[in-house]
Amino acid sequence: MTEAPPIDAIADETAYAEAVQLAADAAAAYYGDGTSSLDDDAYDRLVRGIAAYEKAHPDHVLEASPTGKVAGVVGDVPHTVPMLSLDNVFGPEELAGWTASLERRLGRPVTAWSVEPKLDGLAIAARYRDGRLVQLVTRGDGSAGEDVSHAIGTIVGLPGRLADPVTVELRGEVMMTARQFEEACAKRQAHDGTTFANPRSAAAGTLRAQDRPYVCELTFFGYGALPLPDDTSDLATRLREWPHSRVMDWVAGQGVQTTAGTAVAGIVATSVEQVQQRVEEIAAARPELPFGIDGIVIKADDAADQAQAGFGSRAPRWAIAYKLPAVQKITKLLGVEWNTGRTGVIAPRAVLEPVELDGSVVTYATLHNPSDIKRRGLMLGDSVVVYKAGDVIPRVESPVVHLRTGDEQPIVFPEVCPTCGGEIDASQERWRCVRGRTCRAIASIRYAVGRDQLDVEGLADNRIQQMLDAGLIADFGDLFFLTREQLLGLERMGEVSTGNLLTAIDRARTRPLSRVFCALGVRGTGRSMSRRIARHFGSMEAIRAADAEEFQKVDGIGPEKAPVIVAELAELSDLVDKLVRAGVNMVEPGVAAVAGDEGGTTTAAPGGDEPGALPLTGMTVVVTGAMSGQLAALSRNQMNELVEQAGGRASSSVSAKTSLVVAGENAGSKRAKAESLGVRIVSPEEFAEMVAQLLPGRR
Ligand SMILES: NC(=O)c1ccc[n+]([C@@H]2O[C@H](COP(=O)([O-])OP(=O)(O)OC[C@H]3O[C@@H](n4cnc5c(N)ncnc54)[C@H](O)[C@@H]3O)[C@@H](O)[C@H]2O)c1
Ligand SMILES: [Zn+2]
Repeated sequence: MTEAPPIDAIADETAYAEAVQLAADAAAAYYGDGTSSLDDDAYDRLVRGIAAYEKAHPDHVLEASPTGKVAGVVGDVPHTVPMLSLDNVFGPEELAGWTASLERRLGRPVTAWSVEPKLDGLAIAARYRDGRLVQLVTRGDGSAGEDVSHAIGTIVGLPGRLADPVTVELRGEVMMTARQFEEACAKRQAHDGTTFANPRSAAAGTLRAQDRPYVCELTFFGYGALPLPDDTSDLATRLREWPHSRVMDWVAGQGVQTTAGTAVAGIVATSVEQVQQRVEEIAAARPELPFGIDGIVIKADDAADQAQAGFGSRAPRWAIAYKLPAVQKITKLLGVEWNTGRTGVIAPRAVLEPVELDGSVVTYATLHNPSDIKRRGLMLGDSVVVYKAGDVIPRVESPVVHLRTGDEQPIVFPEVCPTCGGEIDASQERWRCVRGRTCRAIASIRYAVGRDQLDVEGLADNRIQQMLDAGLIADFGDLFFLTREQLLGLERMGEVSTGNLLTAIDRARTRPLSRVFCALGVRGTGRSMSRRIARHFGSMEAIRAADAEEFQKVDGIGPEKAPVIVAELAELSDLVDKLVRAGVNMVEPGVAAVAGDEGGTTTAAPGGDEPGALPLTGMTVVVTGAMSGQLAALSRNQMNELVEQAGGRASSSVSAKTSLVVAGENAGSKRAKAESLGVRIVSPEEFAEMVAQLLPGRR
């Protein structure tokens, strides 16, 4: 699932000292008010680099090094039992290696593992005396933490009184849920115009803040309970002897929140396979959770196993954190684009400095709406925290205010509709073009009937407008249901032009799937992408049945684009239904539809040849200049369609990867470039011969 992570290599002693200083500063900020200049991924790379250097140069190790100890802000409240960190594994093999080594250490198999989410907040000790919450202490450096009792009463899930009048220390994570984070950001925004970078740092800052004029709510999830060291009561004995899972049941029974009620509740697994399975379930549930997790914690459940394994200086030996890939990174907000959606909503989209996140490169992220931008206090040029997990559409969480340089610029909000230039209705959170659906309708109908899509001849812009105004159409699907009488009823519409238009519309019903799909105007799918999609799936039915994962099998569609396409197609489902009812062609000629989950398309050439027998298989072809001979009548788009039907890939620019250039009259610079690169050049006539088997069917 995850791989062993990369490190920042350190060259010499000076670089090592600098790295240690940087890590110390970042950790101080991280555990202090939560405002580190590094994201977790960058910090972890740095620490791994430090560890690697120390291994090679044990005599250089500095006192301030973050390795081998619990990092945190030292406090003056000693812990009865050290509050440690956790060691990490990064995948199934490392996990299996760790469980095996623990069993070797114990000299017996571990028969029960508890598997819980690793909550992404800060550790806290909550001390109860006779059932009353009396003190809250942070982890600090593990042996002493800070008193943050002032936060008592603001933490959901951590009651002031337990069900029983017991004296006990609960340990768990303090964090903010997504809702609490939004509220905290809004409060801070109203107060000083800034926001928090992410829920974890918001929780850290909030827990330690004493003199804020506003109060932010926090959430607690318990993951442990310990009696005082000298407590010999029945309960103390039981807490020491019970398996971890039983302790957690007791904690929940005292009215304290645990993960038990969530989608990622802790379980007890009896084999490493079961552990791994639960790890994967928790990882899969992560994007939908209302709170952040950054891994899975696996613990030997049995108290005797724990006691025998004991503790290292930094972490217990009976527990491990299975880390999940980072879903948050810091990058730059380069720009904001505004687009009017199908329903007239004007939506902003962030343009980012590309950043790798959860396995894909993110360049765009949603910004929801204008008031959201204001609420988050975003500026152009800001360092921003970007969130993306799985198929979730990436989103900008917040600016990292303390990284501002002063060069940031305000984000410019549009004054008119970016699509039609019309007025904007800004009375609600989501801005709309006053034309609503018709704003996009004109633009999208114009696009759909264009020469490279449905190619409805003689349907000029003013006609589209006229039909929209008359209420005859609302989208291009309605064109196929127009009657002679309706058209004749329009101004300046005579018998002849009506007949011509109806014929042209009728012809549009027979376009290949690639053009019908292109006509839908799904964002990010232009002509060549539409052809690839049509060739991959073969039918509209298969396209509509596909999920984001299936779309990623199409060349050029990555994990960022795929979910957007799926979401837009769902939005377009009424329109597609209408096209089906209208008898519009929904298959790609010469392509068999993708069958179920088997994936893979069968590209049958006319005549039933094997897929590999297509004349241009594996070739990248650029067409340039004027076509002649048999190809004279073909537009550039039709030429590209031909290239792809012949198994090739159409491209518009010549590079070393180009296999063939079809150069007609006046070919110019592309021909010259092909010559200089030694790319094979053919005339339109020679090309016609190469693809002769595909030509008779065309006109
Ligand atoms: N961005 C930065 O500048 C910066 C600086 C320092 C540390 N960090 C991040 O913090 C991490 C290291 O921090 P750490 O030493 O606090 O350790 P950790 O967060 O990796 O793991 C230990 C902690 O996990 C928590 N935890 C969550 N769920 C738990 C459960 N079910 N059972 C037990 N414990 C649970 C506890 O708070 C415990 O202290 C690094 O991986 C790094 O990403 C970032
Ligand atoms: Zn508009």
